[in-house]
Amino acid sequence: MNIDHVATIRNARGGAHPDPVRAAKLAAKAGADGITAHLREDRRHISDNDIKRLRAEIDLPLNFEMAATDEMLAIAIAAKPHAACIVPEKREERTTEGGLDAAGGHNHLKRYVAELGAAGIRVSLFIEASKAQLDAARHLGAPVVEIHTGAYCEATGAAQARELDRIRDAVRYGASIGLEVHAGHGLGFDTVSPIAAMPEIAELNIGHFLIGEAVFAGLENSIAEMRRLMDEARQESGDQ
Ligand SMILES: CC(=O)[C@@H](O)[C@H](O)COP(=O)(O)O
Ligand SMILES: NCC(=O)COP(=O)(O)O
Repeated sequence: MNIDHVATIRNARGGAHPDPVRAAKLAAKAGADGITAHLREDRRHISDNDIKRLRAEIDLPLNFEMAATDEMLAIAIAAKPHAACIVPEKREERTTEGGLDAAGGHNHLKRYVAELGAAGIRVSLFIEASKAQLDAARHLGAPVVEIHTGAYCEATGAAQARELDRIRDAVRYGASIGLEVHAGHGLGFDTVSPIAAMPEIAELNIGHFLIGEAVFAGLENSIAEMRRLMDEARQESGDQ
């Protein structure tokens, strides 16, 4: 469960409510296996203090999403989350627009992957569903990749089916070269099942949809329903 957008709502008024750490505690009760938080360089949602509190108050593993900068590397090493996922970041973007260029940015990324790994933090790279990016991630020594599902979630009809095929091929290829494969971005009730059904995927990171749905159904119900859909899809794919 990604809790970023609880902080977006909090920050709209600048106070302390709603508290993303409280959401993380509820997520644990509702069936989430881990918490993801993206400390953006512009601090538009999650704050440095949220990260400190998540480490102090939450038992679930924390996946710390970060840009490849020295500032974020120092914060990650001090906070020692279970995992760090390196993501591309642009100040002017509304949300993460795509995957990292692990292939083109190889030399820049190398040090971050190595230093996070040396600090005992499991490193993942948030990348597009492409063989070249998967090969580059492996070459960089990242044990995990997270495949960007945003384009699949935004597409409809035949274009969405093509995006799904692209993701399926990448997931299989990633697993075949020894990477642990995760996926996320933009997933909702309508899009999660075909992704959750892919047996090679070890983790999904889902946030924005759940926070939005919580307005109507409550956070606990939203997370529980997402978990049910994921488990059902995985079970059905195992039955085939
Ligand atoms: C990397 C990614 O896909 C998402 O974490 C996302 O970080 C949520 O935060 P934003 O909506 O600010 O991009
Ligand atoms: N890395 C993706 C993530 O953590 C959640 O993305 P979203 O569901 O908020 O779009």
